[in-house]
Amino acid sequence: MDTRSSGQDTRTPMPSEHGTVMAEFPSATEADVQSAITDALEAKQAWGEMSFHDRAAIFLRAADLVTGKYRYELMAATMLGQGKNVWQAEIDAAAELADFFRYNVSFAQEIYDKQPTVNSPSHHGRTDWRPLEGFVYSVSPFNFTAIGGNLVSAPALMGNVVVWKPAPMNVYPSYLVHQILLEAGLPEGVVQLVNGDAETITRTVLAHREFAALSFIGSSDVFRSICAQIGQGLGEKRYREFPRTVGETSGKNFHLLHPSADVQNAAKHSVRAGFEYAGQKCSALSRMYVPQSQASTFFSEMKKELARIEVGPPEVFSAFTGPVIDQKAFDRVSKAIDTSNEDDRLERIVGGTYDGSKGFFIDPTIYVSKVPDHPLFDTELFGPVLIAYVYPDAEFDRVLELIDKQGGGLALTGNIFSNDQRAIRKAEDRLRYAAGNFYINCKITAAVIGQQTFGGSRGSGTCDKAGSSGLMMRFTAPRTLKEEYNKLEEVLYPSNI
Ligand SMILES: NC(=O)c1ccc[n+]([C@@H]2O[C@H](COP(=O)([O-])OP(=O)(O)OC[C@H]3O[C@@H](n4cnc5c(N)ncnc54)[C@H](O)[C@@H]3O)[C@@H](O)[C@H]2O)c1
Ligand SMILES: N[C@@H](CCC=O)C(=O)O
Repeated sequence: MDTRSSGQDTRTPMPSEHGTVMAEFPSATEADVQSAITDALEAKQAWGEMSFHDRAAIFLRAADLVTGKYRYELMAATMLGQGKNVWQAEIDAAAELADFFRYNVSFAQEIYDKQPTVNSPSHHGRTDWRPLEGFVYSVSPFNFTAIGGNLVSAPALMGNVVVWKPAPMNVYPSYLVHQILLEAGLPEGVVQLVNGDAETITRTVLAHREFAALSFIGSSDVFRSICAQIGQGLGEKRYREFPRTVGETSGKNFHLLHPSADVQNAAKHSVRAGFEYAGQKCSALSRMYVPQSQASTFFSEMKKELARIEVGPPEVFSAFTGPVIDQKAFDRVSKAIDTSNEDDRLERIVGGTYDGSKGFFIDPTIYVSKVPDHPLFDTELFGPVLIAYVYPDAEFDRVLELIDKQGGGLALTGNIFSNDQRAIRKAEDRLRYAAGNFYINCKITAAVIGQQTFGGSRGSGTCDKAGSSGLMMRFTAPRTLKEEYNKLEEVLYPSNI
C-alpha cells in the first residue's frame, strides 16, 4: 500500500488464513508524523472557514460512495482483513459507516442551531461554534471499519483537522475510507492518515504544542496510558489549551435472566451477543447470570443453537462466526481456555477447543462457574468465551449487587430478560451505573445510530456517546458573542444618584 510514510514495512496477516499477507505498508517515522501534523495545521484555516454546508456535502457524498461505488470493496476488505462474515461486514463497512457520515451531519447541524433564545431589545447574542484551536488525534481499533470513519468525520465535520492512526489490523479498510473521503472532495491536508508503531506515533503527537484533543477507541488500559501521558504534558504546560480526552473502551458485558424470563428468547439472544464476530465487539456478551429454575433449559437451548453454528472463514457464507484477529488475541484466548479447562471451579458446557493451524479459530465456549467470584467475571478476553453464574431464584437482589460489583471496573453494555415489569424496574435502577447501554429483553450488541447512542462509563470510557451530538460537542470550542446597539450614557447606577 502506498502512503506518505518512509519507515520500515509492516505486514499484517489475514486472520482466517495467517499464511497470507493482508496488508503491507510503510511505518511512519517521527519525521513523517511531524510533517503530517504540519500539513494538517496548514490546511486548518481554510477548512475551518469553509461553510458547514460545504463540509457536510463532502461527507454526504462520501456516504453515497460507501453505499454505492465502494460498497463491495469496503466489505471485502473488512471480511478478509477483520475476519467478518458478509452479514457483519455489511452492517459495519457499508451501513454503519454511511450512517455515521450522514447522521453526523445532522448532529452537527443540531449543534450549530443552538443559539441564544432570549435577546433584550438593545443587544443580540450569538454562539460561534469554533473548531478547536490545534489538531485532533484520532486512534481507532481493529474491529470496526465504521468506527475509524466516525473518529475522523465527527471532528472534521466540526471544522477540525485530524491526525488519524488506525489499528495495524485495520490499515487497509481505513486506507480505503481515507481514499473515499478524498474522492468525495475532502481537501488533502485535513485528515492525515499515519500508520506504524503506536507508541512512537503517539509520543510524537503528544509532544506537540498544538495537540488539542484525543479521540480514542480501543482498550481501557491503552486509553488510560495515553491519558496519563497527556496529564504529564498538562503538568508541564506543554499544550496551549487543555486537550479534550474522548475515549470509548473495553467492556465486560452481561446478560441477566430473571426467573420470569422467556428462556428460549434469552438463549438465542445470548448466542448472537456472545459469539457473533467471535465475541470481538466491544459490546459482546461475556458474563451471564442465570436463575437456578431456568439454568438447565437455558444452557440446553444455547447448546442446541450452537450445534447449528459453523465457525469458518469469511468466504464460507454458511459460517456464522470467524477467527479472532491475530496471533496475540489467539494466544490470549486459547491460554485462558487451557487454564479454564483445568479449573475445578468451572464446568465446561460447550467448546473449550481451538485450531490455529490455518487461521485463528476458536470454538464458541461456555463455562459455568461454581463460585460467584471467579476472576473470569472481571477479565475482558475479547473472544468467543462466556462465563455464567447460576443463582438461587430467591437471590435476585443479591445478584444485582454482584453484577454491579463485577466486570473489572468496566461498564459498557448489559441487559435483563424478564417478563416482570417490577423486576425490570429494579434492575434498571440498581444497575444504573453498571452499563452505559442497558437493554431490556434483547441482546446487548448492535446499537443502531440514530436509535441507541453508544458508550459506557466507569473504566469503559468518557461516555460521550458515539452517534449523538454529545460526541460532536467535544470537538468545538464555542465562543459567545454579544453585540450591543445603544451607547452607555451613564457610569453611575440609578441607585447611586
Ligand atoms: N467502547 C467502544 O466503543 C469500543 C469499540 C471498539 C473496540 N473497543 C475496545 O477495543 C479493544 C479492541 O480493539 P484493539 O485491540 O484495536 O484495541 P487496542 O487498545 O489494542 O488498540 C486500539 C488503538 O490503540 C493503538 N495502541 C495500542 N497500544 C498503544 C499504545 N501503547 N499507545 C498508543 N496507542 C496504542 C492501537 O494501535 C490501535 O490503533 C477492546 O478492548 C474493545 O472492547 C471499544
Ligand atoms: N456499536 C457496536 C459495537 C462497537 C464496538 O465494537 C454495538 O453496539 O454492537
